[in-house]
Parts: sequence; C-alpha cells; structure tokens
Amino acid sequence: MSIPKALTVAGSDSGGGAGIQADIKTFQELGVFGMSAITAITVQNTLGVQGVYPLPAAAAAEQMDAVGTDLGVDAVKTGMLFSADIIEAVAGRIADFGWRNVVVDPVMVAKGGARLLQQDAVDALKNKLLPLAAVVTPNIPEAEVLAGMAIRSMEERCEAAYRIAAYGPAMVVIKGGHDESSDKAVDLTFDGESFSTLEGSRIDTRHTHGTGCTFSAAIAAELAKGNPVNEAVRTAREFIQAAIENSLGIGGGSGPTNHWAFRSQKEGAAR
Ligand SMILES: Nc1ncnc2c1ncn2[C@@H]1O[C@H](COP(=O)(O)OP(=O)(O)OP(=O)(O)O)[C@@H](O)[C@H]1O
Ligand SMILES: Cc1ncc(CO)c(N)n1
Repeated sequence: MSIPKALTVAGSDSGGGAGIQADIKTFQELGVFGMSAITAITVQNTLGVQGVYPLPAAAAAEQMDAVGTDLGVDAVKTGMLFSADIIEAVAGRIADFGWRNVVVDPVMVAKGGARLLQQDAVDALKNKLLPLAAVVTPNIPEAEVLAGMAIRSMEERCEAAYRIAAYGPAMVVIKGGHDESSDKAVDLTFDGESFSTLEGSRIDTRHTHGTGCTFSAAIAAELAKGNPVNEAVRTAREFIQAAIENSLGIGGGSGPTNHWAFRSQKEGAAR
C-alpha cells in the first residue's frame, strides 16, 4: 500500500491551534502522513502572539531536502514564511524537487494583528511562490494585498481572484471568513476560467484560531491522496466547517477549532 505523505512548511504555534501543529493534526485526521519544515517559532496562545523567532532560510531549505530526498512528498503546503529570504529558499526547493501539489496559504497577519510576514516579503510571495502553486488560499485582507485593491463586494472579490491568478497559481480560493455581512461563510474559487462558491453556515463563535491553516492543510492532504483539486477544496470546506461547529472552547481568547470533528462525524454516519 502506498502511504500518502504531505509536508507543511510553516511556523510553529505553541498553542497548537494554528501553524505546523494544525497542519499535522489535519493531515493525520485525513489519513495522510504529515512532515514539517519549520520556518519560525511563535510564542502564541489563544490570547495572541507574544513572540516571533524566525529560523535562518537555510533551516527551512535543509528540512525540505531531508524530507524530499528520503521520504518523498505527495503534496506540500506553505503557511507562515516570514521573510523574503525564506520564501526564496522554499520556492527554490519546490521548483528543484518539481513538486506539483503545492498549496500556498499566504499567511500575513495573525488574527490578533501580529505580523507573520515582513512587509517587504510580499513581492517574493507574489513572484517566486505563486507561480508554483496549484492552489492559493488568501483570506480577504491577504487577497487585497496580493491583488492591490480593496474588496468590498463579491464582484470585487472576483476581480481580485482574477488578478491573483495572473501570478500563475492554477486555482485561487479567496476565503470568506472575514466577510461578516452574511449569515453564510462563502469561499470564492477561480480556476482561470470559471468562478464558483463554496458555502457553509456562519458559526457565531470567537474560536476560529487557525481556520485558514487547517483549511489549506486539508486541501494539501486531499491532493496528497490523489484527489482532484475541486474535490480537495470541497472536502477541506467540510472539514473546517465541522472543526468550527465543534470548537473546543479552550483557552481564554480565540480558541482552536476541533481537528477531530470531521472524522468523528464520518464515523458516526457510518455506524
Ligand atoms: N465563523 C465561521 N463560520 C463558518 N466558517 C467559517 C467561519 N470563519 C471562517 N470560516 C471558514 O474557515 C475557512 C478559513 O477562513 P478565514 O477567512 O477565517 O481564514 P484565515 O483568516 O486565513 O484564518 P487564520 O488566519 O485564523 O488562519 C474558510 O473556509 C471560511 O469560510
Ligand atoms: C504559526 C502561525 N501560522 C499561521 C497563523 C495564522 O492563523 C498563526 N496564527 N500562527
């Protein structure tokens, strides 16, 4: 039996709800062997980010080499990359290994406002990493930065997706978690030809820490299993909906989602 394997290239969240920790949990829940290349250590809990300790770019590149030359990588996702140097090293390795199932979550700012990407790294993200992406998953503020425009409506979201697609990713997903104007959470997808939406009911909760990390990790896990990109995004949407609906209510602030809820629901339905 061939074992699907996914690699996350991202930052560590000591609180366990976002970053590397969310990614590995998500891979495991979806039946995929998880591996990591850590780019930065964050000091973080549900109350916010108290510290950021980036690693040298070589550390990310060498971890990717170690994993890529030995275990093999069926899909890779990137999260917090912090600097232009790290982005260039990571993009270089993805290109050298020829990895195709690449999910780029263009993490810029944590929900509490702490910067997880230096301002001068945005050009490297757009020009070095996006051309290698099968899927890029900005939230609305990240899409505004990548597209260089304000997003106040679904029409503007479509225009932003069109502009982001011009950097080369095969699919753009602009997530709707930040658009509180509707009782639905609506994610927009654009594959270079057509637009589509994925919807879930909007859950009234503050426990949404790491939703973006979890969503993109679920896409990568599904791609690692060989599923087509449309299906991968649909499953990821169901995974994050279950995780938010059944959030754990731990910590004093914006708590983590429930990474095992999707599997529990499936197992319950099968019984
Ligand atoms: N309150 C909510 N109810 C239902 N779905 C939500 C809610 N908030 C976010 N989502 C979904 O979660 C996924 C992540 O979206 P979001 O816009 O929150 O990402 P993000 O801001 O990058 O997250 P983070 O920065 O915490 O990692 C999307 O599929 C979105 O629709
Ligand atoms: C390490 C890390 N990556 C990404 C995010 C965005 O949710 C976060 N809060 N922390």
